[in-house]
Amino acid sequence: MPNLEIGVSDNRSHDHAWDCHKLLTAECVYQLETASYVCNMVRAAAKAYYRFILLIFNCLLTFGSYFCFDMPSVLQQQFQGNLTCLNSTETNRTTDCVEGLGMTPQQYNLLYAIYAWTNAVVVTLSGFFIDKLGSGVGIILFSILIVLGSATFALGSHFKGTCYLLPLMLIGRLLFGSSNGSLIIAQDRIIAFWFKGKELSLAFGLQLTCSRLGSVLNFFLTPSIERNFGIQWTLWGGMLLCVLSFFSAIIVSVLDKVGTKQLGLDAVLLEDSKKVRFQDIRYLSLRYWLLVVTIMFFYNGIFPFVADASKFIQDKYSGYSQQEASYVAGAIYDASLLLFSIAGILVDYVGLRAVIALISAVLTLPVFALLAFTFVPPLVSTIWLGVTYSFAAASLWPSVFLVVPQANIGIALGLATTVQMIGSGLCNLIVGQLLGNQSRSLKIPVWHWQRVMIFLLANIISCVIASIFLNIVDKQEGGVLNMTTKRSEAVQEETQEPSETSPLLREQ
Ligand SMILES: N[C@@H](Cc1c[nH]cn1)C(=O)NCC(=O)O
Repeated sequence: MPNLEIGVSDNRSHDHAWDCHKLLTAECVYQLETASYVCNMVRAAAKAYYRFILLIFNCLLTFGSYFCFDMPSVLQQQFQGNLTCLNSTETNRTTDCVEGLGMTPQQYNLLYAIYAWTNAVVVTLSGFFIDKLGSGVGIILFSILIVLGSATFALGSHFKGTCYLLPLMLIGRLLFGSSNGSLIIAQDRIIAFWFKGKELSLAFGLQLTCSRLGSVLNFFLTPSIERNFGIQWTLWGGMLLCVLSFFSAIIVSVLDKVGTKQLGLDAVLLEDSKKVRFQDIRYLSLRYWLLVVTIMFFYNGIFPFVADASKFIQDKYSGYSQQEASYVAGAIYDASLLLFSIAGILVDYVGLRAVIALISAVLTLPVFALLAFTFVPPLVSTIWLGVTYSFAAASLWPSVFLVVPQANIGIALGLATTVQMIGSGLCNLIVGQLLGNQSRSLKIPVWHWQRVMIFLLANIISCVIASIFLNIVDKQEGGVLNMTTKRSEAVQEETQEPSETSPLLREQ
């Protein structure tokens, strides 16, 4: 700091004192400016626009990975196409031949299986890791791994006709699968932190919309990109979208870190993260487990159906080309694109999450009944399913945030996703068994499909039963799931007691 003695007679001293005065003034102005800047920023982090800017980049996090996830499905013909379409004299191209990577159907299916199973195994562990190290570290790390995974996958396509093709593509898919599931958890955890007690379901709905937009755009754009640039450049294009998501990850992580600091919550979060232990999952409440079971049974009806819907439509209903059938099947996600946010706003406004989950499950029953026993045009069923799916997703996932403390949300979401993936994976296997083992390229008898629809219906009936129990237990434990988002936050704040051990031991 400058010397403040001004009462000196000689000029040099006076000049010196004047200099000091100027310096002091500058210092004061600087400090005042800094203080007001910090004050403004503190206000910024607490304001709605800050969390909505953060939400925009958080939504972009998984846009690229959702786009890439289903690229093999859109390019199935090319993945399984012939290595070359030149005929035996090597001069003419045969007309109905598709040139591609020469994979067998089993090898192709392995690309999806490896995603689902690594996801199921890894997400609980990475959820714990995210709780310990924070969402910011998680999103940076997992988005780097997604870029690496999608790059390895694209690189593999350059080795067609060699023994490196399949191992490289499988390693790429394994890296991609394990990190995408983990990224989704870190992304959800950020939503929970910034939007709990505010626009929780709306934020979750917007995030799902952006992710689903990635998958829908993949279905629309990838075929023509492949026609113009070939399979290899198309896969590299997918990787580029993942790089964009990586840049979003950096922005989200900075905004999250700066924001929590400004709100003065960084120390609290750090303290809580130190108390998190893996074995704490034994303290997860009955309400949480009922939610997990409800989620699993609901998605057992959605994911396995979406995977087979286009083939089912072609086999059961007459007059549908492959393209038309996949558009009708895609209506589930198209409807949800429009409805996720509306459902989110409604859920935030009225609460009633457990009730809405129950109603969504009940209203899903007729969908599978129509598909199993009638010939009503399948578009009616797929749009209907899209509606019930949107409301179920917007009410079920944000409910997890209300029954688990922020410090344990990573592991809680990880466990829920593991159970969800195991459920969907087993259902895929059972559906395969019910369809019989004749080649999927042949028409499968309608009564086989009927068995599948009855099986999916049984899952939704189980979901209805689980959600009835969820409503009963929630009512006994204070009814937080059926409160509006604002009210639920107020009640949680009133009832939470500090705990020296696990944050899960605080009353939820
Ligand atoms: N758990 C996610 C999906 C996912 C994919 N990989 C890991 N998790 C989920 O179900 N999100 C909601 C949805 O409706 O897609």
